[in-house]
This record gives sequence, structure tokens and C-alpha cells, in this order.
Amino acid sequence: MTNPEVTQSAQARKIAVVGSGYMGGGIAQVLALGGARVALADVSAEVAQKNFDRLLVESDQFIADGLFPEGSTEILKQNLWAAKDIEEAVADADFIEECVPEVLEIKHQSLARISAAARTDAVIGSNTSTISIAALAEAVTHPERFLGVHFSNPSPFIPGVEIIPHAETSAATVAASRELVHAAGKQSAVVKDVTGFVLNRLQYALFHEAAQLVEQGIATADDVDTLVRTTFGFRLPFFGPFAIADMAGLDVYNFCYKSLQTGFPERFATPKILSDLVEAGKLGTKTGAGFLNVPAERTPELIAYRNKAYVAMQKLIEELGPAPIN
Ligand SMILES: NC(=O)c1ccc[n+]([C@@H]2O[C@H](COP(=O)([O-])OP(=O)(O)OC[C@H]3O[C@@H](n4cnc5c(N)ncnc54)[C@H](O)[C@@H]3O)[C@@H](O)[C@H]2O)c1
Repeated sequence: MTNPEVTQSAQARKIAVVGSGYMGGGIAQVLALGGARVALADVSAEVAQKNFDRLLVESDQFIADGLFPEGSTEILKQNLWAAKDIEEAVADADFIEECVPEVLEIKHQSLARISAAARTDAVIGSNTSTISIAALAEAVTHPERFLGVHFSNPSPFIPGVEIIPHAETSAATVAASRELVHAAGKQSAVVKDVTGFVLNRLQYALFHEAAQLVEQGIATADDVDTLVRTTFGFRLPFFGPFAIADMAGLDVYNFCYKSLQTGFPERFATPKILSDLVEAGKLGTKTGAGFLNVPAERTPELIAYRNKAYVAMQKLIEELGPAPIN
């Protein structure tokens, strides 16, 4: 999880994580193992200290399970500290991540305290899953230094972070936040401040359709999960929906949309960005242009990578055994 090449550059960073619970604790571990000095703040000094102790115990367990590198707990002891309150944690911080509960009033109160006590050039991120960043920004002074920095659960092990500027966030704030999460070994993508952002909008679109299939008696929850895991979901660690569409062929997608429209004319209306490409003869990797413009001469290399990835994935699943669900 830690990227040793960039640890050096992160070493000078001072970070505060406000709300040291489940997500805040994991994010603090990630950033501290990335080399930053990280303060934990919570409702009281006692709670922050208790969470600090928990994170060290958890780190020992992660090392024992082979999930954290040897020496991680020592790094956390050096780089993490429990502050007595929000004000002490953020006073000298370059970056502050707000991880308090998903309740607008609590977030507003915490962000107002953070804003008042932090340096005016400190970047402030929120880990909110669903609340509009613009609505949260109302409590932040100098709102150009504020944005969503949305880690996923479990934050020590999920590599992606969704970065959500609101209309007034400065480009420098976005760049600093991305650099910070990359320094801790994560990947990031920048999306607009709309309801659900991108991650949850996609996740819930899939869940919504899955729930309807079960409600309508078309498949059981178990069978839906099996199909997702073993068919199109099997590709997702390597390729997103646009790369998959390009590889399948955009003309094929176009035909499939027409079939789907016989049952669900509105829900599966052909997206304009798809029909525009098909009309322009850009059919994905087979024509060298589609959503992602992979040159046609790279197709054999891409197919070789794809096949290797899927075989490696199957081996990994066999090695781990099935998830202990049933
Ligand atoms: N749990 C998830 O799967 C998940 C995933 C992504 C994002 N998030 C988001 O992360 C945020 C935190 O969620 P969580 O699951 O870690 O919650 P949590 O309840 O585990 O942690 C919240 C922490 O904030 C502290 N807190 C409460 N009021 C506070 C205040 N006024 N000042 C300082 N600290 C305060 C609590 O004592 C607790 O330690 C939420 O916005 C949530 O939507 C959660």
C-alpha cells in the first residue's frame, strides 16, 4: 500500500484527520504509512487516544496477516499522534481530512471549527459519501481550498480516491490533493459535484437493477451475485465500462441497445455518445478509435494482457477460496 519512491516527498507533510472512526482511522493509517505526520482529532482527547491505540493494535494484526509490511506499526507510532481537540490537530496542518459522521449539521460544525483554526492556505478535504460539496463548503472560510476527497472502505486496501471539487475549488487545491493521495500510494479521479458523484451513482445503478431483477423473481440474489462476479464483474479490476465497450465493439453495443429497447425503451435508450461514435465509424479497438482511442496495432498486446489478467484473476480466486458468505 505504501509507495517507497514517493514516501520522501510526503515526509514533510503535516496532516490532520478530524473524526478518527472507521474511515478516518484507516485514512490516517494510509497517510501516516505514506510518510506524513498525521494528527487524529475526535469529540474528545480520550476518544482520539483510544482510536490511536486501536489503529496500532489493528496494524499489528494486519502485519501478522501479511496485509501491512513489517515495521508498519513502528512507522505509525512515529507518524501518528492523538490531538486534544480539532483546534490543536489542524493548527499547523497542510492538509485536513474531515471524516465525521454523514450528518450535515455535524459536518458544518466541524468544518467551521477546522476553518477557524487552520492556516488559510491549508487544503481541507471531506470524506463525505453523499453530501453535496457545495453545501458543505458553506461552512468553510476560503472555500477555494475545500473539496471532496472520498476514500473507499476499507481505506487501507482500496486503491482509488474520488476527488470532487465544487464550483469554487481552485485548481491548485485539486492538484495538491491528488498529489497527496498519490504520495500515499493511491490512485485518483476527478469528478464534478453532483448528487452521488460518480462512484455511488454507478454503484447504486447496478444495485438498483439487481434489486429489480430479484423483486421481479427473475433471479435470486445469490444467482445475481454469482453472475456479476463470474462474468462482467470479473473484468472490472482491469477495465472500466468504456474500455470494455471498446473491446466488445461499439456496433455490438449499438445492436444490444436496440434489443434491450424492445423490453425497456426508455431505461435503455441508446446514449448519444455511443451512437455518435458508431455513425462516425469509430467502433472501438477494432477500428483503432472509440471511447479510448486505442490504436488498432495495439489490439494484440491488449488481448494478450486481457487474457493474462483473467487467468491470473481466476488463480487468485482459487488460491483465496470462496468468500465466507454462505
Ligand atoms: N463507512 C464507510 O463505508 C464509508 C465509506 C466512504 C465514506 N464514508 C464517509 O466517511 C465519513 C465517516 O464515516 P465512518 O464510517 O468513518 O463513521 P464513524 O462513525 O466510524 O466515524 C466518525 C467519527 O467522527 C467522530 N465525531 C463525531 N462527531 C464529531 C465532531 N463533532 N468532531 C470530531 N469528531 C467527531 C466520531 O466520534 C467517530 O470517531 C462519513 O462522511 C461517511 O459517509 C464512509
